[in-house]
Amino acid sequence: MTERAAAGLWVGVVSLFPEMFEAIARHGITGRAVATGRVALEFWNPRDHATDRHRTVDDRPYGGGPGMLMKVDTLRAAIHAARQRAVEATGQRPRVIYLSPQGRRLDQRGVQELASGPPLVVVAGRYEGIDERVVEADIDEEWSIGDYVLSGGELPAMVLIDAAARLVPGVLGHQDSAVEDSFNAGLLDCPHYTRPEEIDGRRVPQVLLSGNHGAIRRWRIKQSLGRTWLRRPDLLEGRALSDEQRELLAEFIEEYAD
Ligand SMILES: COc1ccccc1CNc1ccc(C(N)=O)cn1
Repeated sequence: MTERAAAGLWVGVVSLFPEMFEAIARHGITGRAVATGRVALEFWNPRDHATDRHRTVDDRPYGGGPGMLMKVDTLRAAIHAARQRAVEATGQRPRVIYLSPQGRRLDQRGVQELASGPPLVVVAGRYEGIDERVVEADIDEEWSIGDYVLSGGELPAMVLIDAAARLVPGVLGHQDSAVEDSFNAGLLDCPHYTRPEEIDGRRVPQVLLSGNHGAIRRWRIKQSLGRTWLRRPDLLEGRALSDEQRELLAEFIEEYAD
């Protein structure tokens, strides 16, 4: 029985390939979030706003050069329709997001900002992108999932929506204590183990089999801190650690040096 919930996150998607979004809308945790209404996804395809016989959605770049851009009138019609629906569905004006390599780098803090704000309209570019005047007139924020170029903004949009959906209350069944999470947030995750107890002679760390939940908790925090220190020391820069965290990290470093 999937209970109906008020959408914790409303996302309008502007894309030429809406069927790509089945990857998040029909599967797993995000699929269930959509099925239960915790996350609402609606789609607008610029091609549906084409008025010519060939249903054109691309246009040639002024100044020449390789490739095409998204046609302005069909793209803007789709964005405006999505924006209007966002207000109707949520009573709030949406934040219009454009995914591009020129955008602000997305990290967990940015995901938290986007997930906790107004409804989103996410614009997935194709071809070589969109007219800069559309960015100025219709886009509120430009975001990038990393320094690489993809064939379209759909995969970046799905990355953003997936990460934001996980932060909607009720989406992750195993909502741990918020306090614990906030302390460990921003650190790398500890190692995880499941059956069997031995794989190719490699055993599960004994503490995890001990049933001593205090020791297990401390071991996991120590491993998270230690891994972060080893692999991403930048994440520890300028970060205040609790007394317990400082002790555990010192222990890890001590053992690592041995
Ligand atoms: C040539 O493609 C474009 C050119 C300009 C804008 C959008 C696109 C669509 N492609 C994208 C989109 C986002 C990202 C990212 N790093 O977030 C990577 N590629």
